[in-house]
Amino acid sequence: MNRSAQASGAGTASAEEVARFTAMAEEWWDATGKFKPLHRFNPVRLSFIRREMAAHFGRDPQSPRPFEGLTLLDVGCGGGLLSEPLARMGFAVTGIDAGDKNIAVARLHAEKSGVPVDYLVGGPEDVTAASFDVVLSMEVIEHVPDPSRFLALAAAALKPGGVFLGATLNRTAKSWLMAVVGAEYVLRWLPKGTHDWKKFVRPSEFAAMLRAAGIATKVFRGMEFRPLTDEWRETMNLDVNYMLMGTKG
Ligand SMILES: C[S@@+](CC[C@H](N)C(=O)[O-])C[C@H]1O[C@@H](n2cnc3c(N)ncnc32)[C@H](O)[C@@H]1O
Ligand SMILES: [Mg+2]
Repeated sequence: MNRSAQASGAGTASAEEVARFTAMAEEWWDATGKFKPLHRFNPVRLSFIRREMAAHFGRDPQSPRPFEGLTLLDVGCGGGLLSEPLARMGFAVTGIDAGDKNIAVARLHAEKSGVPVDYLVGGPEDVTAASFDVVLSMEVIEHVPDPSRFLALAAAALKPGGVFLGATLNRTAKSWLMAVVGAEYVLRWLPKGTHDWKKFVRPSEFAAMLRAAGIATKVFRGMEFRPLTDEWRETMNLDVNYMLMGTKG
């Protein structure tokens, strides 16, 4: 990490967007608070990551710590909802976030949980090039001013042959209805104004930005809320929430 760059603030972040998250920082680990949707779909994200990473790196997905010996950078880690469980799976995790309060909460929680995660304030522009086996950035690019630049810098942190894992919201009529109107105004899962539909990213756009950064996208999977059973599931439908996995050539 370049420590002087951290002090000047992350050049890839929007101050307004980061302030939105730091204002709710105390609630990161409250499963019924403002980050409830992240908590609710976390098991789906984690099983996707475990499965795809075990397949890619030839590890046993059933083993308790399948990813021992691999380094992972979580870009825009927030309170560490992914960083911590991934460290428990054996990854040596570095979590970075542009919000200092988010990092403070993440650090405190990891200490209390006894999970080793290296947390630092910053963005992908602060990371040493070619230093990670896996770079993960979930639910972040729809909150950055220049996603192409953000992804190019995140991709640069990967070693050759490394894996990029991402997640965001698709830009469809259905995502406007479900993720903006439904989640913010009807169900009130998220504070109003959390998401700007225009900043949602189509899977083809995400893949094109990654391709320009030297990453070939291999897997796309959707995440879908099932109201009848009140749970999130992995699906092939990418209309609203989706995740992807790609490798650096
Ligand atoms: C919706 S939260 C997602 C948190 C976490 N990735 C998760 O899925 O649980 C978005 C986070 O990205 C951070 N962020 C936004 N732009 C960033 C940037 N350019 N560099 C680092 N962090 C950023 C925000 O501060 C916020 O904590
Ligand atoms: Mg979001």
